[in-house]
Amino acid sequence: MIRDKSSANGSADAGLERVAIIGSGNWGSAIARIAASNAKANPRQFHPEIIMWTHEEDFEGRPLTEVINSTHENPRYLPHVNIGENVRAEKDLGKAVANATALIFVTPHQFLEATLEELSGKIRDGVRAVTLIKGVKVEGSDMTTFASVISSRLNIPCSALCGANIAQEVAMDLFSESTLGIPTSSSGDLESLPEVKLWKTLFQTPKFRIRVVADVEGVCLGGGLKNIISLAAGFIDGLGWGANAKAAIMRTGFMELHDFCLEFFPSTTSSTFLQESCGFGDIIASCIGGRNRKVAEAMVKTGKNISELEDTLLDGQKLQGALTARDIHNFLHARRDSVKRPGGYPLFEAVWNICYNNMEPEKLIDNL
Ligand SMILES: NC(=O)C1=CN([C@@H]2O[C@H](COP(=O)(O)OP(=O)(O)OC[C@H]3O[C@@H](n4cnc5c(N)ncnc54)[C@H](O)[C@@H]3O)[C@@H](O)[C@H]2O)C=CC1
Ligand SMILES: O=C(CO)COP(=O)(O)O
Repeated sequence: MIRDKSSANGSADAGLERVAIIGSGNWGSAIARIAASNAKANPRQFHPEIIMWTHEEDFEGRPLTEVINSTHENPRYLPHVNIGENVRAEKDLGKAVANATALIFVTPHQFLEATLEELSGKIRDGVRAVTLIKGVKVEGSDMTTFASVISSRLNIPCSALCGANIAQEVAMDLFSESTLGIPTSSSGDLESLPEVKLWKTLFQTPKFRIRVVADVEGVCLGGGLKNIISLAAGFIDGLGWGANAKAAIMRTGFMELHDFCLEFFPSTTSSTFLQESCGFGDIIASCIGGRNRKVAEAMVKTGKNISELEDTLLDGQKLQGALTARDIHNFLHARRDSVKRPGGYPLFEAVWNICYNNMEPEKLIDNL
């Protein structure tokens, strides 16, 4: 970590939270819009400028950062939405975080590791983080949530915000709920915790409502694993098997997600998945309107593979579900002699088989 050299004591900015968003994709840009509006509305708590680290690329002959900073839109990943004049796109990660006291992680999960590597030694003391990333990290028979990865790599506390939050809808101010998971052992009033006050002030709006739980691992896992179920729902749509079949997949998928988390992450609580937006809510939203669903449907209808469709259908946005299905398969394989759930996790395994092993989508239901 480095010491704060910038906020000279006595300056008007001293003591204000300074926010940096690590990621500028579809969700990153939508959440930047909310954070920018809330920071501006709370000048005694937040510095008005929100810095959004942007992986630089060309957009119609100009650097994307320059386009975002001159138009206040991100036409590449969230077109036609004004994200706020107080959002500044910054291509240099070190500069983006140099003064930050609050870090929001929202890159596609495949880029997190390299980003953390680059961040090492560049953040201030006392910084707090929240992750909005959906996925998990698997190494052999070990699995880690991204809140834990960020927390241990940077040695800072990390919360998680996940829910039924399709970015385009949130960006249009359509009503949504989300779940904030806080790393605390407190069983008291969560709302009074400084972490909760920080993140709720930054993210909550009348149309984007946040409930808080003390189960940060559960929030990460609900958001991460539901992408496998969305792929399964997309296969059902591609096959044209109708609403009953899709409901069966959502129910079965929910049970696998729930049992998997309780089996391998005993700190998670059933109520996080049953009652909160990051659990059953996100499964429903993603199985109806998510990108994983869309790509899986096209996979069945066109016979093309996931990466081809990611390129053609998502225009640079990234799919998380197939990589997560592979991670979960590898984890279950490594733990094959000790899985306790009777019958294992057949829906998760079938999705992996369809994505990576040429299994016919019709076989999705064979082992359920
Ligand atoms: N889009 C959505 O509706 C929601 C997404 N999420 C989660 O948020 C996370 C981020 O998703 P989105 O913002 O939608 O991203 P996205 O799917 O729009 O991906 C594009 C982003 O990836 C970046 N990127 C491309 N190559 C890169 C590289 N080599 N290094 C670093 N960054 C690179 C691009 O600059 C861009 O910011 C994911 O884990 C996703 O599951 C969560 C809730 C809703
Ligand atoms: O996580 C999401 C909504 O909560 C978005 O899911 P997709 O990545 O499948 O679009």
